[in-house]
Amino acid sequence: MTRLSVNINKIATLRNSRGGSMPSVKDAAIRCQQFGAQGITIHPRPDERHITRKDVYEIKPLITTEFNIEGYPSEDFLKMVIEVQADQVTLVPDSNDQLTSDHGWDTWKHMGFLKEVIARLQSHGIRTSIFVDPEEKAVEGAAEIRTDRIELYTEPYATLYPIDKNQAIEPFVRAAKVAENLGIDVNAGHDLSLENLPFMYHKIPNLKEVSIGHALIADALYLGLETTIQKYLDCLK
Ligand SMILES: CC(=O)[C@@H](O)[C@H](O)COP(=O)(O)O
Ligand SMILES: NCC(=O)COP(=O)(O)O
Repeated sequence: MTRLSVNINKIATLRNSRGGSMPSVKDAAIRCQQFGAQGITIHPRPDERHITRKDVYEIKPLITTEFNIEGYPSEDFLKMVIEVQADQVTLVPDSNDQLTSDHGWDTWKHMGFLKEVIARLQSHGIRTSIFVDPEEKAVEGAAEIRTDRIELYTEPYATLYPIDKNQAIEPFVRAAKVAENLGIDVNAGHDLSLENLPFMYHKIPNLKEVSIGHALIADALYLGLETTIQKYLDCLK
């Protein structure tokens, strides 16, 4: 079974654009789960461009599924995710000046740092995931780090999909197979959509979870959040 974790960053983007409390991020977390989401994902960035620290603490008690918190493992970030007891933490190598996440970790270059962070999170009972590009070496490094999962960065797949879906999926199928052989579970995310999700789901049988936000919230503007979540869940059957 592949779980759908809805990323609600963009609800916070809309809320922050007017400086008020509408649309409510808390309501979004509640309703997404009511509508069938099997997890809530957030990415509290240091500049609080969307999800704020306050959001993190306010969302936690509303989680009835799974809470996946993504971010760069600064000391502040680690203290926060341990304090709220996230179900899963996905480590992302983003710097503060990035528009969005656009690459995975060089797991060999950052081996010592990531080993320490992963062990610390696991000692608090948190499932760990490392954001990686679909490259065999990166996955092998993640296994050496002893993370529970990897998250495959899927923007390159989404970009190439409309041009050549078989070429687009190939590195991801290979990376997922390497992970399976090394005993690591596989998540995926970034720019997944109603268009490209079904093919990825059918080509990667060991896909544990997809975290989807940008395209899903955009679709919901026209289809409504409940219908949209149902449509994304239908892609995972
Ligand atoms: C890690 C990942 O690919 C996404 O969750 C990304 O973090 C989205 O961040 P923005 O919503 O700030 O674009
Ligand atoms: N980890 C990917 C995620 O949470 C959402 O990415 P996107 O769907 O907003 O591109």
